[in-house]
Amino acid sequence: MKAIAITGSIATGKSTVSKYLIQQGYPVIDTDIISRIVVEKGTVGLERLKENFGEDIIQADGTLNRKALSNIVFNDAASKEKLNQILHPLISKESKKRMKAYKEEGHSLIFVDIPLYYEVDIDIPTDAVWLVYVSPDIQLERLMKRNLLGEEDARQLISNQISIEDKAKWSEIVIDNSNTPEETYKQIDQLLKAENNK
Ligand SMILES: CC(C)(COP(=O)(O)OP(=O)(O)OC[C@H]1O[C@@H](n2cnc3c(N)ncnc32)[C@H](O)[C@@H]1O)[C@@H](O)C(=O)NCCC(=O)NCCS
Ligand SMILES: Nc1ncnc2c1ncn2[C@@H]1O[C@H](COP(=O)(O)OP(=O)(O)OP(=O)(O)O)[C@@H](O)[C@H]1O
Repeated sequence: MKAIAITGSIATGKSTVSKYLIQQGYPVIDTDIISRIVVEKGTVGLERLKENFGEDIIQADGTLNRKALSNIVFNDAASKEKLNQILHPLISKESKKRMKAYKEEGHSLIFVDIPLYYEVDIDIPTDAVWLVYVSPDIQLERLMKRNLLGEEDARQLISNQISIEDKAKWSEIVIDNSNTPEETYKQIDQLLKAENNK
């Protein structure tokens, strides 16, 4: 079984590509969803976060206060390191479990949506990377439109991640999502065809 990582940067179109792959019948594992499941109420993950970052990161209903945690970890390198130490093994374990299940079901090609593939060092074994690219101008425009943000706030979110231009330089396979979705789907069809002929 071959596993391909789908990555990009904020609002470049990873979900758009993933949805199309699912429509075409391919399994797509979403690590962003998994990163939320491993800290749901009652999990070991949430308990470990509480032990390390205090009761203030838990809301009255017992769920994680993401804003409170993000204020701690994105303002202090050691705290961010601690967060990664706690969550990454849990995200890795669940991702590998799902990959194994798809393999056992007989799938020969699966995808793993890993938004921070280039930013974080997490153990999720993939065989190739498809980068979902748009130009920085289009990224800014789509992010402002989707999240109803002003330019400054949108630029701030984009600057938290490695630039899409750098990621494109590092990736062998780049899907250009700057044009219509149909143009993007055509590129994916070609890539799938190439994979299935290997
Ligand atoms: C700290 C958390 C709870 C804050 O949640 P919140 O909903 O406020 O923000 P969100 O998840 O959308 O992240 C905001 C931005 O922060 C950056 N970011 C998030 N996690 C990380 C990280 N571990 N390292 C570096 N940057 C990160 C990204 O640029 C992201 O777009 C959340 O980011 C989290 O659980 N992070 C750790 C999980 C993780 O490492 N995921 C990535 C690997 S699969
Ligand atoms: N080819 C396209 N043409 C026009 N709009 C698009 C196209 N692809 C995506 N969009 C829009 O751009 C926005 C970002 O796309 P999408 O949500 O797929 O990105 P993402 O990389 O998954 O984002 P995030 O990292 O924030 O989850 C969405 O509002 C989406 O509808």
